Amino acid sequence: MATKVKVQETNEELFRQMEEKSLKLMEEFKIQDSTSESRGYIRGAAFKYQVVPVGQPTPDEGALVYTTQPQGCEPEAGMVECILHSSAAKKELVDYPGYPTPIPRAADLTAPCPYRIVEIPSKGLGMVAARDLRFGELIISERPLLISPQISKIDFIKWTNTTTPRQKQEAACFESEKIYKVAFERMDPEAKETYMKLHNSHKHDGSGPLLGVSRTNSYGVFALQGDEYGGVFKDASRINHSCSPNTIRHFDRPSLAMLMVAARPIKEGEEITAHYCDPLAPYAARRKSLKPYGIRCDCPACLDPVKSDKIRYRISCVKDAIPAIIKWAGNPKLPDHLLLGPSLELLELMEAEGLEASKAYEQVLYHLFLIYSALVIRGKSEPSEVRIYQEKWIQLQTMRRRDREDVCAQLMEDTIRVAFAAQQHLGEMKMEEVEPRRD
Ligand SMILES: C[S@@+](CC[C@H](N)C(=O)[O-])C[C@H]1O[C@@H](n2cnc3c(N)ncnc32)[C@H](O)[C@@H]1O
Repeated sequence: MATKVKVQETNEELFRQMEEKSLKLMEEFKIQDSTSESRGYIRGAAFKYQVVPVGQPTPDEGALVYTTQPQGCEPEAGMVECILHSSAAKKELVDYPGYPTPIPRAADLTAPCPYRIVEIPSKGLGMVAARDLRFGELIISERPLLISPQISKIDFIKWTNTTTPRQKQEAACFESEKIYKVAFERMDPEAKETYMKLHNSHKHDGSGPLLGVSRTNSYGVFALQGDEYGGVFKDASRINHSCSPNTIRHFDRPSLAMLMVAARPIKEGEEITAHYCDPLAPYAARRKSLKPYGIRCDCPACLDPVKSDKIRYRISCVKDAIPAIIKWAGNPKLPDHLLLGPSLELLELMEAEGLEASKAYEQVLYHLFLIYSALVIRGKSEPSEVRIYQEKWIQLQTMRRRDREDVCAQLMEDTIRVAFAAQQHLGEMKMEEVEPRRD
């Protein structure tokens, strides 16, 4: 199958320069291609280069598209080089509701930058808090330097009968590097320099330097046409991993920016961390996922896996308890503390384990809000208790940028269901007061 590389650009001059650069690159690739058979595979075809004038539909579906985004919106905040699997993927990207918008910023624009990038012992560079940070405070909002597919589709490679798995891996890395090189050539000199300065933990597995940096520094950003994409960032990619991360991240599609907020209060000088793997997975699984990064994590959970695996397993089992809460709220025979005790204990456990960034934490907060709502109706709690959990849960929804109307609708629906059940309970209690049982 022929590999076609299409380019879409609005700036004609940039377009011309790019074409020139890329043609040079193609020449270089052709030279390298002559060695592909000795690498255990045959390229289906040489790169075919295609320039697609602005505004015209891209003729070939399924071919790679290189595009610089977001066009015409806050270029000073950084332009993103994108490698996309198809023109349909590009259409999905730019047709996103509201796209493109300026990057969301902290409310106080005069506040000093909340972070510093510094050397962290045995971790290379890392990010630390430049001042005390509040729960929910926006730490960074940044556009990536590059967005690329998480998995390359190298289906133009024809394997020979004798190709070994290792040769296949090498060939895939070699071809991917070429794909990255075209995007890299489109970056401005400053972005190129920044990209090449990022850490590369894939120097010895056959990855070329561009692919290596992408594999080391990419955060998942979105899916287009069912394919996952990752982004490499100047500052956000300096954040080191922790199995008890203190940030929550959200990729904001309209502005094409990664937003990271504090999942709990962070003290000045404390390291700002993110998760590279599922923090609720058992120690052995986390260790395996972190191996390609060259990380041997020494966080408290990894230092005492017997204890933390048990706790994390319990937290990973947290499920939607709303039906149980409604049942409890409507049953006068069930004690007040039946669901409250275990939920408070779980929340405490999550905070002690540093898992405030997990979805389970958000879920337990919501359960507590509903339980306290029912207890207020039962006359066993105060509205101020309800507000503590409600406000924190709403803040988490805002941090994850959930649609405000959806959040309100969910809140209303569940509160009404629980309140209705609790009122029924109250009615039954009152009836019992008026007509005491005879037994
Ligand atoms: C995305 S980069 C993070 C920034 C990197 N420390 C740097 O100097 O640019 C990922 C790399 O950082 C290092 N790293 C990240 N988290 C770590 C941790 N918890 N312990 C040790 N090294 C870590 C590993 O070398 C990993 O390959």
